[in-house]
Amino acid sequence: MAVDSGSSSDAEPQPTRQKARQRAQHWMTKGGLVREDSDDELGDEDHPWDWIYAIEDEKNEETKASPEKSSRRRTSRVAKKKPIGARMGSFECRIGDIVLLKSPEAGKDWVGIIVEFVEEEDDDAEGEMIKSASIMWFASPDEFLSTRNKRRQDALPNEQYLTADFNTNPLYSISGKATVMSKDAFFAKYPNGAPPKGNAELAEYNKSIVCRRGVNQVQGRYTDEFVWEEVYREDNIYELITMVKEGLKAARKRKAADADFTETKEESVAPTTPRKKQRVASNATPRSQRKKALTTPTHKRIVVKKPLEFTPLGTRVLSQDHFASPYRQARTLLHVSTVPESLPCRKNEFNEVYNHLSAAIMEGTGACIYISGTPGTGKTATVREVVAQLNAAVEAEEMDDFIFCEINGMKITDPHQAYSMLWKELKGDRVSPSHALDLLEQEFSHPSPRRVSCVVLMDELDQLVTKNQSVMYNFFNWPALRHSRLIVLAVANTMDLPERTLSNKISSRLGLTRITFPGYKHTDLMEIIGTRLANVPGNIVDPDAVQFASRKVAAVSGDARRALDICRRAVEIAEQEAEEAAAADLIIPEEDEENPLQRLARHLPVAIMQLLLLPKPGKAKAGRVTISTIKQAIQEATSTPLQQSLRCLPLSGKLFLAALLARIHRTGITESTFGDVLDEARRIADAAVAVAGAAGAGVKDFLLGGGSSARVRSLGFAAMELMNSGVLALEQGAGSKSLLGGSTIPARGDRSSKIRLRVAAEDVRLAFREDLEAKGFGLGIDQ
Ligand SMILES: Nc1ncnc2c1ncn2[C@@H]1O[C@H](COP(=O)(O)OP(=O)(O)OP(=O)(O)O)[C@@H](O)[C@H]1O
Repeated sequence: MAVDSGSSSDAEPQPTRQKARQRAQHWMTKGGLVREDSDDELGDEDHPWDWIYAIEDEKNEETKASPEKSSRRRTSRVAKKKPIGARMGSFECRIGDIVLLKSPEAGKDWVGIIVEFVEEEDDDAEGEMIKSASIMWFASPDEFLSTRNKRRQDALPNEQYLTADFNTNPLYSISGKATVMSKDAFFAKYPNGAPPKGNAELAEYNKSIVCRRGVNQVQGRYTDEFVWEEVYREDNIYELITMVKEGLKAARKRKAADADFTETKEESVAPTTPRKKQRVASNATPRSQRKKALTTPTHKRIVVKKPLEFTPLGTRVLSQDHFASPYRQARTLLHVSTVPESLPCRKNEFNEVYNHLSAAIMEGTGACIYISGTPGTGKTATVREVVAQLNAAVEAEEMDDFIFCEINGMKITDPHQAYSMLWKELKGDRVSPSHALDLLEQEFSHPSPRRVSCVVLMDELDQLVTKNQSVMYNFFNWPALRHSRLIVLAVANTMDLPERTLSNKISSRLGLTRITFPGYKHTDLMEIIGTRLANVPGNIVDPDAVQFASRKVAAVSGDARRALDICRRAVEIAEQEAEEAAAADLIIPEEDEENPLQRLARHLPVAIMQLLLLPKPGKAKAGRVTISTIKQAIQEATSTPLQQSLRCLPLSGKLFLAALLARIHRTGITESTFGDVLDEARRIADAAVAVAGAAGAGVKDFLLGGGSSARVRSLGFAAMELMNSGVLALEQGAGSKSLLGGSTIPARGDRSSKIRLRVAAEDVRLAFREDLEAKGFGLGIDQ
């Protein structure tokens, strides 16, 4: 075939070989072909890449077919011509060639087949086009990122599997050519597969790979064996692609059939979350959503990374509590830390999040979903359930594998730690936040042959707001990068946090998908509580009481957490009443000492007595949750003298306590230092400004204005007041000097003073939940 080198490229900016090598270092991750001669075949000379076209052939054919029209046709063909190869100096590669591409690890190269040549916009230089090739990848057995233990145990020396994964890479990443052969051909050339002696022979051996199967590495599925020389034709690469795709499809069907056979016709179970019939709006409901075995999938899960800590709803097994007293069961089920069996009233939100996530994972694209809603509207619960269901679909091999990373703004002391956490999940390495940021930048801005999607849940996003918003910006920006496969689920209380903190211009460019969780209506809350209590025996909660609590909460906030708390407290009150009633019933007169039933009753645990006594028909309502029990619970929750006095604190006192609560929540330790609380207070005030805009700025000026010494003094005074009134215990650090009214104020250099609460953290939280000012200080008080 006659060929024609394109020369249009000469004018275009081309990366130099040296620069190309440096840039290639950034790209890819691990694995590949180990080559002791890491030098590439292209030499050190800087030559531009030129396209090779098959124009002469076309010309000849056209002339033969219709000589008179050939000139006009040629013009239009030339305009649309597609390169069939590329040349750099004396090195040439064509469509169908098997090439090596540089990986960051010295001496290791990736192997792929050139499928097409294209020009793509340069990631490193906006607006510039760069000559690139679409590559169909081979995968070596040690590269199976998230399905490592699905890899075959029968791998041969130099064996790689052909994937049906493609992506586009700049030509300057190409470093040479490889040879692929069948098992027999390889062993005929290299007896026993052993490396030969002699440098040149060894270099050739290192560039020779055995390929006898295709693989879908994220699902750990393989095609049947094939003979490379029979299936590979460089001039018909599409046949090979079809063969691999069909082979993988057949493997999938085979696995599904095997699974159905071994499942011994387990009963199919309706989807459990949200409990109602159909979970996904589309007709193509994933199989795992239609049919689910009654086991937690975690025992089957094959994970290299940390296993997910939650199990899909409805697959959880009954705990010990199932056999406890009805009160204890009710208390446990109503506790906010209990993962409910289903999430009523969140069907639409569940579907929306599920569909976005599953589409992004299956298409290998990035996505950024911004989920907002006031506290207690089920945002976190819904997202976790979606991830658990997706995980179940991965188990059932209906979904490509993905990595999951949860970052909670409340649980990290410095927002920049988010970078280290993400890198740790992606690669398993612990690195400093600044190093992690560099690595993530490189990772997401360059193609990697076999990147697995990563879903990041950024909960309590408000807490990650930093001064220059860089953390939030980066996490919102990376999903938009072509190669990132990063799916960010950002969860926050306010709808417009991105606009407020990143400016309208940037946030609209980011193209977030927004999902808003509305507050629950009273009927929703009734359903949520009713569903949780559905299996509790003894009918201990009046439906009227549930309705009353639901109405009360819906009127103020629509917060399921609050409704659950109130009902749980009401159950506690009813339980005390039941115990008192049981004790009264069990006062056994002296003369009846010998009554065997009464003797037995005296030795029974109170819980069993409650069980026996509760459903007594016609008995007074002692021990049942009624409207008046709910009223009592609400009253108690909000109006103890302590809570009333906490609500009367000056703003600086409330900020100080909110900061201390946030520290306690974050660290899990009840004690903190003055310095840490101070830093937390500053962050809370910054976040309040971001969230509340101008109104928040007033708060900030009032509290934190006047320089850092004034700030320390204002919060120092607040701490002292709290200590005097018995709310705080403050243990002076070494550097303190100032004394005022007998109490010590932590001085500027005295950040080490230890501080702890002398009242229950829950009391402070409850008091502040009802307080408009303190509510603005964020999520620490909502937990
Ligand atoms: N639809 C629901 N069904 C059952 N329980 C629910 C539902 N919605 C919320 N809950 C429960 O309410 C509590 C709060 O829910 P969740 O933490 O998901 O709210 P959130 O919107 O993330 O709140 P925050 O913004 O404060 O983090 C949890 O205990 C959760 O299990």
